[in-house]
Amino acid sequence: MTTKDMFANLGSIIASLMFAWAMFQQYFPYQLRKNIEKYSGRVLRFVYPYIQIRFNELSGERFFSRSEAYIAIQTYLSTRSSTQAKKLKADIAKNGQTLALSMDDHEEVEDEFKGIKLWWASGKDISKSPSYFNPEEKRYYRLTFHKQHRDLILGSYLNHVLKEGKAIEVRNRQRKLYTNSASKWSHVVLKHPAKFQTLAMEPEKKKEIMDDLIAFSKAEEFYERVGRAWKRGYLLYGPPGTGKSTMIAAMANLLGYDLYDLELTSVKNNTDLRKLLMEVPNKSIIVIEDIDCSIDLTGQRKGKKNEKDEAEEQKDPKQKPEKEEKATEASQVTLSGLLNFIDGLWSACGGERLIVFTTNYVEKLDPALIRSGRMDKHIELSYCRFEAFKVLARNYLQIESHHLFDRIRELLEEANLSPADVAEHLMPKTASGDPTFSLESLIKGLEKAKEEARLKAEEEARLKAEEEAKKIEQAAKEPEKVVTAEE
Ligand SMILES: Nc1ncnc2c1ncn2[C@@H]1O[C@H](COP(=O)(O)OP(=O)(O)OP(=O)(O)O)[C@@H](O)[C@H]1O
Ligand SMILES: [Mg+2]
Repeated sequence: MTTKDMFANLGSIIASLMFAWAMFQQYFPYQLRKNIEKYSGRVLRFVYPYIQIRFNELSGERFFSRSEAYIAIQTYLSTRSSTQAKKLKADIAKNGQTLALSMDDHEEVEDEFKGIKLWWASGKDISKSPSYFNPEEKRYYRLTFHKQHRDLILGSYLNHVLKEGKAIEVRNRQRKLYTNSASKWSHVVLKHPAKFQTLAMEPEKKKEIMDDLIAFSKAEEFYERVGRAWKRGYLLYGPPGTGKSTMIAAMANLLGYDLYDLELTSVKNNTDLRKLLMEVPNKSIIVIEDIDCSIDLTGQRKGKKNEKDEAEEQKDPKQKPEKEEKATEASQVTLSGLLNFIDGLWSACGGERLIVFTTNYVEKLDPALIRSGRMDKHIELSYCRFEAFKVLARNYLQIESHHLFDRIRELLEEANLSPADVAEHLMPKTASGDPTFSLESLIKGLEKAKEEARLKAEEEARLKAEEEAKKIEQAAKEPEKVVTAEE
């Protein structure tokens, strides 16, 4: 039998069935028809071994909003759809930069979970009398699976789909950078290109930090089990230009979190601080840069404005009372307010938040602020050594080796140059982009830094020797003093 004949036969079978159905509807009394439909449905359900679940796109009584579950399923299915479905729909993704693909109506894709096969189908109902409250098209996804897997699918699988869908959404969305003025956050789109791959530091240290961050982002169950708030504190310290701020941007890009850059010097008091911190949602990094300049050891705020006021007070003592009032008013954000928040309130509301402090002077910080539990990980970012230099050379000059590398390795051990300074030397120096010029410029920079360090050490040694000499001189005079006293 040819394919054509087969289709002809199929056509006549369908025509006969339709005719039989029309006769059935016309000649059988309504009640009898209903009973036949009901019992045939039961028989079919008994024989049919699959369960189906339908997820409508529009939720709520009046179909005002898109269902969260539908959106999460759509995102979850997007990768499977793009490889399996024959008809796809494309739209601009939420990040405004890439195309998001989903399966078109009446398509089916297969999924697998713990060795079990299941099927997702997309469909749409067309309303015969559409209105504002009753849209013409109502889309849905239908999940079909064997009834013997009911518990697993209704329990773990659906949870997995919703979680994974939401996680993909977070990964695809645009990162945002929030900053506060007084007690309000405002944001811009975060487009910082920093990545851990391009961060110059020893590879083992970098890997350790990345592993720590990824482990944190996946540790919801662990934190719940041990009864701890799902938060983690990092303290980044080191001289200027060693990559503290760059690392924070790399953290946000790695985890897909938003950044909340908290400027403590513009927060009026602890109440405003609490309000600001309460508004920070999950999957965020709160950043407090230069913590040593924002709060001093007594817990009093020490803003730049206050220092300026102090200088003005000295010039004009009459102004002092008014200025003092202002200063007390402005000094109400305290270390204890901040610590209380990190320890207490946060534990009670939500999770998956990182708090990152940066400082140039770790030794100045209050031990209460950096004790573990608050700052779980202390990361030192330091001067550029050879391993870090190799990353910069790869990024900036696209070279893995060069005959000048040996000289640079020696100098990097002897001179302290920050990665920011090294990067400055590695910027292209000629139109041809010959790396030799950049490397020679770096060698000169390193030699200069080495010479400066030598002169500084000499000067320090001279001052120290002078001080020692003074002490000896004084000690020599002391017995005379004793004799004079006795006299
Ligand atoms: N470790 C690094 N890897 C790659 N680039 C770096 C690194 N450190 C610094 N840079 C470069 O130097 C610039 C300044 O670095 P960054 O602002 O991160 O330093 P910082 O440690 O935050 O300094 P500060 O203490 O002054 O805030 C960055 O834009 C980056 O290009
Ligand atoms: Mg910085």
